[in-house]
Amino acid sequence: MFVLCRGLSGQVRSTARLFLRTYVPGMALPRPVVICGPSGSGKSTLYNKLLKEFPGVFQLSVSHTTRQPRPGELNGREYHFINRDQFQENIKQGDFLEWAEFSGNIYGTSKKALEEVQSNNVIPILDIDTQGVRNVKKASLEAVYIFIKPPSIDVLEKRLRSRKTETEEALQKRLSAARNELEYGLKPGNFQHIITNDDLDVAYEKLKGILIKAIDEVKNEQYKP
Ligand SMILES: Nc1ncnc2c1ncn2[C@@H]1O[C@H](COP(=O)(O)OP(=O)(O)OP(=O)(O)O)[C@@H](O)[C@H]1O
Repeated sequence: MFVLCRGLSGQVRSTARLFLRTYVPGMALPRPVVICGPSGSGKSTLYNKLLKEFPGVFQLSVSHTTRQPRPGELNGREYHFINRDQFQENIKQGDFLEWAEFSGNIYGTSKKALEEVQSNNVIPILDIDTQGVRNVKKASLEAVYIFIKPPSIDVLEKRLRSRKTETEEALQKRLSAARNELEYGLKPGNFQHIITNDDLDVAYEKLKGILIKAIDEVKNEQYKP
């Protein structure tokens, strides 16, 4: 069946692969990895290490948004930029796994964006907050759900301050949101895995350990002729 896919255009090939991996017994699409945790807990630090160590195995899922692109942002790289009418139409059609409105703009994860990544035999990473997690769970997304926990609120505050990306007001908002995120994240049953990000290398090894089987599966599939 693999021979049949050879020589086809990328689009047809990935559609064929999607078909094969969806319908052939024993073959499954790579499961998305949902990474959640309070702002400053170290989510992006951890998944950037994965992206670097395993090129071609993971891809950060690109969200859709109605906000205007900022200088330097590219459509399809940071976000898929679409207008509000189109977004609302897509929501009606059930195209979004999750969506939310922040400061007058809509943000969301489209099912198609995720499936395209999976059909290329790549594991999508979703960096979403607990509200997003609640929504993707409602949509019955079969994913690996991982919560990243800071060692304490004090350490979280120190890390956010030393990152120097927030105004004092934004920092206070993030810290107060962090308490709610932690309450949901640490509640038994909400996440399959909880990683305390104290020592970065230890936390990363734990993350890798959780995903190593999925990484091997993707790599094995990539090496097939
Ligand atoms: N284990 C660690 N030890 C010390 N510093 C860390 C550790 N993990 C992350 N950091 C630092 O803490 C800061 C916050 O990490 P990061 O930006 O990865 O958090 P985040 O969860 O992705 O935040 P946001 O949701 O706001 O994007 C960064 O400056 C990062 O370098």
